[in-house]
Amino acid sequence: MTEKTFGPFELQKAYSTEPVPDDFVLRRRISTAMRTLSERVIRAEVDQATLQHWAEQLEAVVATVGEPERRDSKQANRKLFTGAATIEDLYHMMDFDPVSGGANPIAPQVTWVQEGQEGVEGTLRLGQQYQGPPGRVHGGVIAWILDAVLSRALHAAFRLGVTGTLNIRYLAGTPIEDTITCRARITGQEGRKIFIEGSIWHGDQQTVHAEGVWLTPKSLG
Ligand SMILES: CCCCCCCCCCCCCCCC(=O)SCCNC(=O)CCNC(=O)[C@H](O)C(C)(C)COP(=O)(O)OP(=O)(O)OC[C@H]1O[C@@H](n2cnc3c(N)ncnc32)[C@H](O)[C@@H]1OP(=O)(O)O
Repeated sequence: MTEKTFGPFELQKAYSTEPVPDDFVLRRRISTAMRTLSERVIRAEVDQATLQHWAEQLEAVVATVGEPERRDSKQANRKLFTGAATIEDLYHMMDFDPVSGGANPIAPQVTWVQEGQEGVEGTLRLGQQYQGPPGRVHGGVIAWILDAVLSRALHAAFRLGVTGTLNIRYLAGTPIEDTITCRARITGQEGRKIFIEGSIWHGDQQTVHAEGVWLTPKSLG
């Protein structure tokens, strides 16, 4: 049987509906364990002997992993644009995303509840490791997440571009350790410039407003 292949417009649908490849099931398990660990060790009140034990165990895992070769991610990208990407290629493109990729241990994991031409909405919960002021999310982390959320609105509308400018207005503190909602939508376009706005909400309270300009590459615009 020939393997199914995908082009750019099938990317997001296939990524959310096709079965997760076996190696990514394992990569996701590793990432989940690493994320859980980083949240649990932050400010853990334990004695010196316990810290010493954890340090040694973790250093042993790092030594076991060593420095493995990496797959070139440009290859999957090229295959996507010729309609020849396999589901494994799609996972290599999407699942290491630093904000919502299941196989990336630093990704806070946004759960997308809506993705379409009219905009995107996702929920997430940020732990102690993302704290800035006590009890609140670090402002740089907010910028990081919103860059990804506004980019997702671009991709959900089947457009491509890189962030040119991202302006953020912090309206109120965004709490850690509670569910927050992120939204974004395209508001306009002038030639290669695409205007996108986004927000973060805690319940009914908007805590952040963002707006930015994304630039479609000259080769595609
Ligand atoms: C189909 C679905 C597929 C999905 C597929 C998914 C794949 C999964 C990948 C996930 C990916 C995630 C991605 C996350 C989002 C990043 O993190 S992107 C990374 C961060 N951004 C960058 O690295 C961008 C770095 N900057 C650049 O490369 C270049 O400066 C730019 C932004 C491309 C602009 O360069 P340029 O195209 O040469 O621009 P230029 O011709 O000088 O100007 C064109 C116009 O844009 C304006 N402009 C230029 N620069 C800027 C700027 N920075 N700000 C505002 N306006 C600007 C100019 O004033 C000009 O305006 P007009 O005079 O026409 O009115």
